[in-house]
Parts: sequence; C-alpha cells; structure tokens
Amino acid sequence: MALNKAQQPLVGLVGWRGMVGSVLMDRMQAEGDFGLIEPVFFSTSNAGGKAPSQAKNEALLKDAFDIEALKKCDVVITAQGGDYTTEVYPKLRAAGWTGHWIDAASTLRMKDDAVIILDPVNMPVIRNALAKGGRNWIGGNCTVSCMLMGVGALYKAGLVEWMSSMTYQAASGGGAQHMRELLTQFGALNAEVKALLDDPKSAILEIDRKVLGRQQSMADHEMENFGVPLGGSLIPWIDKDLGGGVSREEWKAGAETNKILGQGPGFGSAAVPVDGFCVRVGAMRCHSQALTFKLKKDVPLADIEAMIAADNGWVRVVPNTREATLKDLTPVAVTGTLNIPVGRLRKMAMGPEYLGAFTIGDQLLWGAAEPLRRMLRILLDA
Ligand SMILES: NC(=O)C1=CN([C@@H]2O[C@H](COP(=O)(O)OP(=O)(O)OC[C@H]3O[C@@H](n4cnc5c(N)ncnc54)[C@H](OP(=O)(O)O)[C@@H]3O)[C@@H](O)[C@H]2O)C=CC1
Ligand SMILES: N[C@@H](CC(=O)OP(=O)(O)O)C(=O)O
Repeated sequence: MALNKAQQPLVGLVGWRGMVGSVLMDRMQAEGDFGLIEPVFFSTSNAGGKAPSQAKNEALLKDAFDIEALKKCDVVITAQGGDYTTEVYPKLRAAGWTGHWIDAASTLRMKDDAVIILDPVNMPVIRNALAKGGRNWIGGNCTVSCMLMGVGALYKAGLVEWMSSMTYQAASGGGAQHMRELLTQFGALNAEVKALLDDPKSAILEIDRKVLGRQQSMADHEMENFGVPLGGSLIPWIDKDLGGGVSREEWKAGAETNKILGQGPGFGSAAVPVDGFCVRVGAMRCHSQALTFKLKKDVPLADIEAMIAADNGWVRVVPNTREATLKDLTPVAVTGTLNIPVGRLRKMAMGPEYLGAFTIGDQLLWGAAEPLRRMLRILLDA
C-alpha cells in the first residue's frame, strides 16, 4: 500500500530512547528523514512527557499502548522489543489498522506476511511484497544482516552450496545492561590485580591465578545479565536452547538468511544450508564472524573479491595481509560506522571450492537500526 503523497505521513516512533532506538534517531537525523515525515513519539513509561526535539506538531509523548493513537499513524516504527510487539501488534491489526509496521524485534520475522528487510541485499523481495500489499517489515537478526551485507554477493550469484559461520558476538546484542556488566567485570578483574600489574617484576602466573580466582568467585549481581563472567572469558551459547543441541541464534542463521534472500521451501525452492556456532565475546557492539563456504564451483579468488567489493556501497574488501587485517578488520575499527569489512578471504586447504572469510559489522547499525530507517525511505519513495 503506497503512502498518501498529499501530506507528510504520520510516523509513530516507539522505543526511540532505547539503545537501538537512539542509534535509529541519530541515523534518521543524519539522513534528514525527519524532514519528510510528521513524527509522533510514543512511550511505554512516560506518556504526556516531553517529546524529543525532532517532534513537530505533537510536542508530548503519547501512550505506546493506546491503540487509537497508534491507529492514526500511517507507519509505526518500533525498537521497543519483542514483548511490546507481542502485546500491541495483534491488537492494532485487530482494530482494523492497515498501516505499515516496521519492527526491530524478532517476534514477527518468520511470519508468512512479514518480510525481513535488508534492502541492499533483498530489494526485489521487498518490492515484490510491496506490490502484493505487504505491510509488515521486520529487521533481521543482527548477525545475519551484517553477514549478508558483507558476502551477499556470493548468494546473489548462486554460488553458495553451503556456509558455516562461527560468530564472535558483542555484549550489546544482549542490550545496554550487558554492555555495562561486561565493563564492570573488566574493572573488577583489573582492580583485583592492579598492584601486581603496577609492579613490572610481579609474576604473570600470580596475576593469572588471582584473575581466575576473581572470575570464579564473582557474585551473582556481577553477572546478573550474562549468568557467568564474560570479562576475560567467552560464552558459546546465545539466545534460547531449542533442543537438539542448537541455540536459537544458530537456528536464525539458516532460517533468516534464506528468508531474506527469498529462497527455501516457503518460496518453492531449496534452502541453502547455513549453520555454525554463535559465541558471545567481550567486544562492545560489533559482531564478527568467521565464515567457511562450500562454493558450487571453483571461482578465482580475484573474481570473488571483485564480486564482493562491487555488491553495495558499504562493503570493503580488506586485503588478506596481517597489516591490513590489524588496521581494518577489528571491531574497534568498525564500531560506529556503516562499513562492513570482509577480509581473510582465501581458498582453504580442503579444496578450491572451499572459501574462508572474516567479516565484521556494527550490530546496532546494519544489525538493527539502519534497515528500519531505509524501509521507511522505501515506503516514502514508493
Ligand atoms: N540490542 C540489540 O542488539 C538489538 C535489539 N533489537 C531489538 O530491539 C529491542 C530494543 O533493544 P534495546 O534498544 O537494546 O533496548 P533498551 O532496553 O535499550 O530500550 C528499550 C526500552 O526500554 C525503555 N527504557 C527504560 N529505561 C530506559 C533508560 N534508562 N534508557 C533508555 N530506555 C529505557 C525505553 O522505553 P520507554 O521510552 O517506552 O520507557 C526503551 O525504548 C530489543 O528488545 C530487540 O527486540 C534488535 C536487534 C539488535
Ligand atoms: N540475539 C542477538 C541480538 C538480537 O537482538 O537478536 P534478535 O534481533 O534476532 O533477537 C545477540 O544477542 O547478539
């Protein structure tokens, strides 16, 4: 359904002050999106409070649970989270609302009437759904979106027989409290051995023993979010246990990759097998992943690099050298940018069809906020 071009569309924003929402607001501001819409700001906790400076005619926050207020919006964009979507979305549709719902939460992602939005990768899927009257546009899992922004070219070219991903996911994937907890844990570990660190003659194994002792005796309140120490450690399980030894985050890799690309049984074609392990590490907000591809044929590495580099305006092929990797292929180099570096590209020892790659993305940008605001622009342009 195209938006009415006669006036600026009413766009309801829910979850705008959270971590994902704040990144979204910054990006919308930077790209001039607010100049094209009439924003209405909602809150689950502070209805009647003052709306942010981007507000135009509606200076006060509206109640995010007020179905009548939401119904007036042509578009609702939410980064409020899955519980909010679960509670409000069905009521809004049941009340007869026919507007566009753009959502960062995973709740509706795999529904038949929802498209997982990542337009540099799946614009044809989005356009096709729009033409058929689609109204539910859901941001993908951060790891999957960042991966496809990097190596989507190989899928588009039909080259991938299967892919295995080993992820190194940042604390921010769990939310703001997880980032705070990680830093607090690092601080506690540092404090434990500060005197020894300050003494260049101290024994490293003594430092190591004390750090381990502190990690192993961490109080419950110090690891309330992660459940175990993440500082100086890692957690090879993300999201729920689906049984059969698979985490929900790992399941999303295959399910969402195929749905984004518009392939798999639901689309009358075969799904490309995608599987691996998802691991939480002590990075702040960039998800990294080591990928292994089995390609359908032996393609020269230079052709693969050229294909990846030409795929979209954000991907950056990083030469597979130590120097370039240390400079451009780390979470610290990528954080806060929309760049998606893809490096460590090389044929693997298993044979010429086996390709290795390493890619990184800011999980709050391409992984969460950016596809939402770009979907709004697609609707505005339709
Ligand atoms: N974190 C991530 O990496 C990703 C998250 N998502 C999705 O986005 C959803 C939101 O995630 P995230 O932004 O991390 O969640 P946050 O916890 O940062 O924000 C969610 C809501 O909490 C309320 N809130 C309460 N106290 C505060 C505070 N002190 N500062 C800011 N907001 C506060 C706000 O609602 P109100 O203003 O109404 O009170 C806010 O919109 C997730 O549940 C998930 O569905 C998707 C992809 C990645
Ligand atoms: N699960 C991701 C973050 C996230 O919110 O994912 P999803 O949008 O698929 O629930 C992580 O922990 O890194």
